[in-house]
Parts: sequence; structure tokens; C-alpha cells
Amino acid sequence: MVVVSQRAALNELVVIKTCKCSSMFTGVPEVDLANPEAKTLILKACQEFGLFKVVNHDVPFELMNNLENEVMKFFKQGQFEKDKAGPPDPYGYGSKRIGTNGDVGWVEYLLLNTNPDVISPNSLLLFHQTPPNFRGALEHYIFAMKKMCCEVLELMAEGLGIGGRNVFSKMVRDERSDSCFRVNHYPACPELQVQALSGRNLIGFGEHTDPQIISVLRSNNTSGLQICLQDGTWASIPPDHTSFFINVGDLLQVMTNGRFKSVKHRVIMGESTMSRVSMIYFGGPPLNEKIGPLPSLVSKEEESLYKELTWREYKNAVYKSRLADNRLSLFEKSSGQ
Ligand SMILES: C=C1C[C@]23C[C@@]1(O)CC[C@H]2[C@@]12CC[C@H](O)[C@@](C)(C(=O)O1)[C@H]2[C@@H]3C(=O)O
Ligand SMILES: O=C(O)CCC(=O)C(=O)O
Ligand SMILES: [Fe+2]
Repeated sequence: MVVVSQRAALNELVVIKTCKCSSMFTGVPEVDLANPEAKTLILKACQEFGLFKVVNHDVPFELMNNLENEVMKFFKQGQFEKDKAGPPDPYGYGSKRIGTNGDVGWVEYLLLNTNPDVISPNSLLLFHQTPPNFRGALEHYIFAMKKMCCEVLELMAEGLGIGGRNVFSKMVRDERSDSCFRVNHYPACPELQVQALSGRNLIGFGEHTDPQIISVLRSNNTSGLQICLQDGTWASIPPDHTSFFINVGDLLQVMTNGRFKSVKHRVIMGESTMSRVSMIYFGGPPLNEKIGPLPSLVSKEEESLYKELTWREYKNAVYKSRLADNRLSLFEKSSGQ
């Protein structure tokens, strides 16, 4: 990010008051994918937090590291070069502005569609102009994410005891799956540390829930990610660059009729002196997939909390909303929309 005047840029952004204690949350559920109890641990984590950490996965560290290095080469380029891949439509390169409805953050990013059939001028441009090493690293990484994501979705279905362990994974595996991939770069900024010491943090990525089925996040060893706990307090997630953080998205909350919680999260700046790089795979269904509570998780019709919408309908509404909006209310039976 080329910042001509850091102070001017900071003024545009959002500063929030946080508690001065910046201790890390020690209660993040950890799931070893090779543990026979994994499905039970996942079930508990999705009900209680909507987030858990995956260890002992079979994604080689080299794969993550390669992509992180390529990503850093992209972000180290001059602003002029990076802007060639933007503005986001929503795919492509973006800086500080998140979405089109006024959200801003101390972040620059690349958002890519993982389905080559979806025509977006920036997706095509990115695909053809990305250097071969970057493209290769992206393709390998996304392939590994899709595989792990489906494995985890199958453990979730097993944990819930629903017939057909592929009920969720088949949507992400579908060749028309509308999944996407995002890399975020939060540049280090010494001024932010000073602010953080007085309990004021700049927003890197404002609070929101992810609208898809599931998200798989990997970051470098830099803190900043926080989740909102059931009592409404914010918990800082200790970074771990060898593991993945899985979070429940809105569609999974709907399909499980509210059993799994789509976790509210955000990234705040100032907790670390290092720049943060995160890479997130968002597993989504095909656009025309009808999403509603699974009949096997609803005993009587009146117990269904949500109505049915296609992912296309929900996604269109999501893109008209602000980050912090409660988009799930669109699915609620009482919303009348
Ligand atoms: C402000 C916005 C950015 C976003 C689309 C939206 O209108 C509301 C949801 C945002 C979000 C959050 C999770 C993912 O990072 C994302 C790609 C998504 O699917 O929904 C972003 C959207 C975006 O940056 O385009
Ligand atoms: O960058 C991060 O660590 C999280 C960002 C995020 O939540 C998102 O891109 O949806
Ligand atoms: Fe997110």
C-alpha cells in the first residue's frame, strides 16, 4: 500500500475503543483431523463459537508459505501496478474500501472467484496477467482448501447425524460452486501501536459474518483477528501460521436451523508490529442452490426458523448491505421480506 500521507489516510478510517488488555483468548477449540472424536469436537465448536482451529491437517506448510511469498510480491508492487487489477467488481484488487456501500478498513486485498465460468472483467484480467508462479501457487492452494473444506463439512454432517455425509460438501464440490478466495494485507503502521496503547484500535476489517457456507482462514503469525463470543465480548484469536481457522458462514447457520452459529468477527490493528497477511477460502454453493433448514434438523414445520432462498437471492442482498448489517434477518421467517 503506497501511503502518501499516513495521517490523512488514518483519518478516513474507523477507530474503535477497545479494552486496553490485549490478552489472547485461550479457549479456541482445536480439532485434530486424525482424531476419531473430530466430528464431536467440531459439532461442539460450531454450536458454541462458530469457529475452531484445525491441526494435523495434511496441507504442507510449503504450500501455504509459497502462496504467502507470491502474495507479498504482489502487494510490494507500486500502487500503479496493483491498481491495474482493480477496482474490485467485486473481484480484483481493492484498497481500503471494502464492498461498495461505504465500508473502509486498513487493508488492501485481492478477491478472486474460484469458478472460472463466472465472467467478471477483473477475474479474467487477473487470470491472464497473474505471473505463472503466483497462478500456480494459487491453484495448488485453492485445490487443497476445497479438499479440506469438504472433509470438514463431511465431519459436520456426521456429527449432526444427518443421512448423507455429503449433504453440505456436495455444494462446494459442485463444478458450479460459487466459492471465492481472498488475500488480505494489513500493512504495519507504527502510529497504530501508539493508539492501541491508549485502548484505541484502528479497524482493519470491520465486524461481519461471512455469508457463504464455510470459511477457511490461514494467516501469517500476526494477531488482529477477533471473534464475538456469545456474551457479546470480543476475543483475540492467537495466531498460528501452521493451522487453519474454520468459521461457520450464514448459509450453514440457516441449513442447521440455527444450531451452528455464523460467527461475527473482525480484524483490529495495533496488536502487532508486523503486517498481517491472511488468505481465506469461502466455500459457497452454486448460485441457483435453494438454501433452507434441512428437513432432518427440523422436527415440525413451525420449528423451522428460516425460509428458503437461493444463494443468488441472498448474495444479491448481501452485496447491497454494509459489513456489519444483520443479513441473516433476510432469511428469518418473521422478516416478511
Ligand atoms: C461490504 C461488503 C463486502 C462484502 C460484500 C458486502 O456488501 C457485505 C459482505 C462482505 C463480505 C464479507 C466476507 C467476504 O470477505 C466477502 C468476499 C463476502 O462474500 O462478503 C465480503 C464482500 C466483499 O468484500 O466483496
Ligand atoms: O483478514 C482476516 O484475518 C479476516 C478477514 C475476513 O474476515 C474476511 O475477509 O472476510
Ligand atoms: Fe470474514
